[in-house]
Amino acid sequence: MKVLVLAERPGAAEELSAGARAMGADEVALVAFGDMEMPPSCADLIYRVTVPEGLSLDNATATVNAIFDHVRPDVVLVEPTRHMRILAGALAFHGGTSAIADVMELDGDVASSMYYGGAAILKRKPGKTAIYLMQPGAFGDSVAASGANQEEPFAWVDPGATVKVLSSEPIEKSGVDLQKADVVVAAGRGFGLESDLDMARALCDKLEAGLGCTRPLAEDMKWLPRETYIGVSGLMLAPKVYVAAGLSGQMQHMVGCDRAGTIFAINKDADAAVFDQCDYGIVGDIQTVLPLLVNEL
Ligand SMILES: Cc1cc2nc3c(=O)[nH]c(=O)nc-3n(C[C@H](O)[C@H](O)[C@H](O)COP(=O)(O)OP(=O)(O)OC[C@H]3O[C@@H](n4cnc5c(N)ncnc54)[C@H](O)[C@@H]3O)c2cc1C
Repeated sequence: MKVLVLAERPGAAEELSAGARAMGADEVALVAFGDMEMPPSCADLIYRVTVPEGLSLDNATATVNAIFDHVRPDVVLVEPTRHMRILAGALAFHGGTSAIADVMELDGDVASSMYYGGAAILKRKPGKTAIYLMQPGAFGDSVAASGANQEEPFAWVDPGATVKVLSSEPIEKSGVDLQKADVVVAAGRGFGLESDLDMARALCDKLEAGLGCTRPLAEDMKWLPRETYIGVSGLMLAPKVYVAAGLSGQMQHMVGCDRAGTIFAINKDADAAVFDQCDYGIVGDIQTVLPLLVNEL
């Protein structure tokens, strides 16, 4: 079986290539954009694509379609970033098939995804060629990525109509990249004041963790950036350690962290749902527990 991997981040490329091996792939080809550095022994073949100056990555549709025609994969695994979603959609059209999004699990070729905000599981089978947009951590880590990383440049194919980048401004990112963090501290509505988040930040400093949150803290209170909330409509993470502090453990949040290695929960309500889903729980007020933890660490 041949698998083609489309990813923007080296970590995701490695995870999807390992997933391809776990699916039984005997050939894994990967598309690398720009000067993206690939982890060693990641895939058999790497097709390097240079996006012309001033063009957006979204314009790589025709190039990715050409790589697809060249490789003729049985399965395409895609990191679900905004750019990759566009490329996957165009590729599905080109290949006369469909792209299956939000895949949490693959059982053979049947893809499971969350439905109705997590109230149901949707199971879908692919069309002619399988194109799956995989959630992070969907493959677990049972198999390692492998391959000689044999690299070949692939010529840019003009997509016709182009999306031009007129200007760009870096977003000021504060703190740790949550997708890459080994440890994540997530704050919920138990943090009554914005200034209470300093307690979570102090814990993050001790644990070298990234600070995330539940949706209300980002969407309603706007205390933390929108891109830091975790859950079905936010980030799906699989860190080694997840500290859920002052959050109730609603399913819409927990699906974003239930692949964490170890989950710790702190909540003053002993009946909070989060205690059914954590490995270790502390029943207590964050106002007391967090400073104590920070002092002890
Ligand atoms: C379609 C849909 C999609 C959604 N997607 C997401 C999503 O992606 N991510 C997400 O997070 N939510 C999402 N939600 C919202 C989700 O359903 C919950 O409402 C939300 O996760 C609850 O956030 P919370 O746990 O911070 O708040 P609450 O549910 O209000 O929980 C606060 C918790 O803090 C505890 N607490 C209070 N004070 C203290 C204290 N001093 N010390 C310790 N504990 C304390 C309380 O006991 C309580 O358990 C979605 C909802 C819908 C309908």
